[in-house]
Amino acid sequence: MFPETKNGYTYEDCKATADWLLAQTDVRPKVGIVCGSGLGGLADMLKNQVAFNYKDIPNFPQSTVHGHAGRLVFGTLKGRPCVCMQGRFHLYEGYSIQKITLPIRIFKLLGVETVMLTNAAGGLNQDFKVGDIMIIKDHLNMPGFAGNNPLSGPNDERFGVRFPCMSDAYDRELQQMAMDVGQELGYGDFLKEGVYCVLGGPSFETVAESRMLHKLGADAVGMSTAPEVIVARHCGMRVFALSLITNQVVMEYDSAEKANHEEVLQTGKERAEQLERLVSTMVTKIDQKLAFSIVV
Ligand SMILES: O=P(O)(O)O[C@@H]1C[C@H](O)[C@@H](CO)O1
Ligand code: HPA
Repeated sequence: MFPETKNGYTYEDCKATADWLLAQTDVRPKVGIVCGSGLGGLADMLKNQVAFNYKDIPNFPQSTVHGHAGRLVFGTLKGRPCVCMQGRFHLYEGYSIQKITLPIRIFKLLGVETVMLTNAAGGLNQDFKVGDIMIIKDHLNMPGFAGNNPLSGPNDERFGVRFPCMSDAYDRELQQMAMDVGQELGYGDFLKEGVYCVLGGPSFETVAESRMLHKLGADAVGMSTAPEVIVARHCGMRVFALSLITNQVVMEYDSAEKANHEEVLQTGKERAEQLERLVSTMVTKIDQKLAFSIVV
């Protein structure tokens, strides 16, 4: 009924999934949120929820990673209509890069204008501490260097152009808004900004790899987000993204530290409330801005 094409899904497939969802909820989301590992509590903040298990949504992959619940939640966040992925997909789960980014195109066809992404990441910047929240200002898309880009394959102009610009991928106004909201909320000590580097995972980095990434200009390393950002920008949505620094990446051979997913989830739990407050406050401000720009 919803066949996967060689290079992912067609526009019609995405539209069929979006229409299927829209037929079952009155919520018309303007903001789409993607929750990172252990950060799914954001979705629980939505009121008047209409939630779908991924397994029930036509075309959707299944979440296979602990800390990713596998639910698409529609609802209102402080009165603003939103849709939230409680769990995302990763390359290392064995899905194609087109498949892990499919929900972003569905966001677009649901009417979403702004995408907010969160992730858990390891800190490479020596000034970062576990628990810091890093506003992402740019990315290094390592799978893309090797030809694994979500836009590979035939381009459908209904989504966007063949060669989209990425030098402005992360919306600068939203980055400034996050800084301002963070200051208002008293997060000055742990709110940082930096460059996120995506690797394929699931193995964590060796010492040599971590040192190389740091030298290349990465402040944090993870296994997601950049492909979603590319797809969101390709189809014209604004993007804001942040990393929760859940662990310090091991950069010394004599370190006793060992990266592990349990620490990632534990740090998520400890910072969840502050992260949720930052994102939800931003949603109200984004919504005011949209309303304002329609009035003037
Ligand atoms: O979905 P995100 O990018 O938050 O998940 C990170 C990367 C791996 O999936 C996992 C490693 O602990 O957390
Ligand atoms: N490396 C890669 N991905 C991650 C890490 C890390 O140290 N922490 C959380 N996700």
